Amino acid sequence: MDIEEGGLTVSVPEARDGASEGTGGGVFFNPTQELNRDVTVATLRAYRDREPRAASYLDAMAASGIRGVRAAAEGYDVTCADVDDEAVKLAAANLDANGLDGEAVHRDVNALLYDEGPFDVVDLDPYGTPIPFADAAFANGRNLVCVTATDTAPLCGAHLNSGIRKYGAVPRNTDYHPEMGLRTLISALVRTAARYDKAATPILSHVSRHYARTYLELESGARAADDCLDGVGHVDHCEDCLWRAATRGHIADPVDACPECGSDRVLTAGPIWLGPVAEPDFARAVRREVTDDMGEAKRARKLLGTVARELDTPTHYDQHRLYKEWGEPAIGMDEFVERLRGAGHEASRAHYRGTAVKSTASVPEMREAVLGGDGD
Ligand SMILES: C[S@@+](CC[C@H](N)C(=O)[O-])C[C@H]1O[C@@H](n2cnc3c(N)ncnc32)[C@H](O)[C@@H]1O
Ligand SMILES: [Zn+2]
Repeated sequence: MDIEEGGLTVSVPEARDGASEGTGGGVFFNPTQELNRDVTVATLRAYRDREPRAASYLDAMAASGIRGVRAAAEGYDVTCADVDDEAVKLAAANLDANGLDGEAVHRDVNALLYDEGPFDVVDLDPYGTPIPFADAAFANGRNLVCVTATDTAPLCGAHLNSGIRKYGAVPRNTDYHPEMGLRTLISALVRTAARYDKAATPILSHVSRHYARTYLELESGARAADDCLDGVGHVDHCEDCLWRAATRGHIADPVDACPECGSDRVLTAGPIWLGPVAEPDFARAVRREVTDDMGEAKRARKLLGTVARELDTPTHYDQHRLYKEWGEPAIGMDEFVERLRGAGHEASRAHYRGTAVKSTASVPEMREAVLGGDGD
């Protein structure tokens, strides 16, 4: 069937939702990823102002080629790759039907990257984890590596052993699991890039229930890679009082007891990424590139606005979980953030979920700020 996306008409297989991805026959297409693709196009537009030499774009797992088609319509020199012959034919037909240049190739993308690279922009959009493609992407990417990961359970620590195996990190299942997943992913990607003496700095990232997405800008050089690795570290987290502390560095000192409440139920996650997950100015530039011909324009603008305004402390709090801890009914999120700010703390909403809040205040400081005398 034909669908319209971003002002283009693309032929795709019958729509299936994300739940069945990879299990059925035929070429993959997920209509619920339109927001992800709209943000990708806006990012490619904004990135051109930042790096005008970025010209080639590899849609590394093309399926219908919808990403490659949309990138080609932006003027990028596109290669669509897939190991599925039907997918390659469909991607080629979709480029052709839209009168766009670009090629579709039947290749394993790891081989393609080493044989035909470098590519200025490499976009990894696999089933599940991107890790089997990360080495080739960072070794043979020049400017920007865009990564989607849909294996959210391993990433956030819900499937701990799988997370440890895939990401060479110990993610922990906490009340900020979408952010744990994103920071586990970025940590693994940054450490992979460092193997090739490249810094991979996240300039935009976002997470939804089904996937994490991050855009990493590359800079070659051992010193740059070392500096980037400084953004990796550990988070200690108390399961009882929600105290947490982020510490940079490769080795975590064991925490026997929570310094706040004395509990021994302290989890340590890491190495995870503790640096910024986005550059606010770049997120704003991407937001400006969202256009009304995008099906998810409204959600994309809202998401990018929240990402741009988000305080970049390493973990967010879930406001409902805090109130449960305090035994009080929750108030509105905007009011909550305002009360924190009114008490002199930095605070913002966070894009991870509607009840996500970031603050420089500790849990007791937040309680004091929002409940005041009532909470004592
Ligand atoms: C999740 S789909 C891609 C969806 C597509 N990018 C979109 O936006 O609709 C993953 C695709 O990766 C392809 N694939 C899997 N392993 C690959 C490999 N090693 N090299 C290239 N493509 C691969 C699969 O055939 C499948 O079409
Ligand atoms: Zn505690």
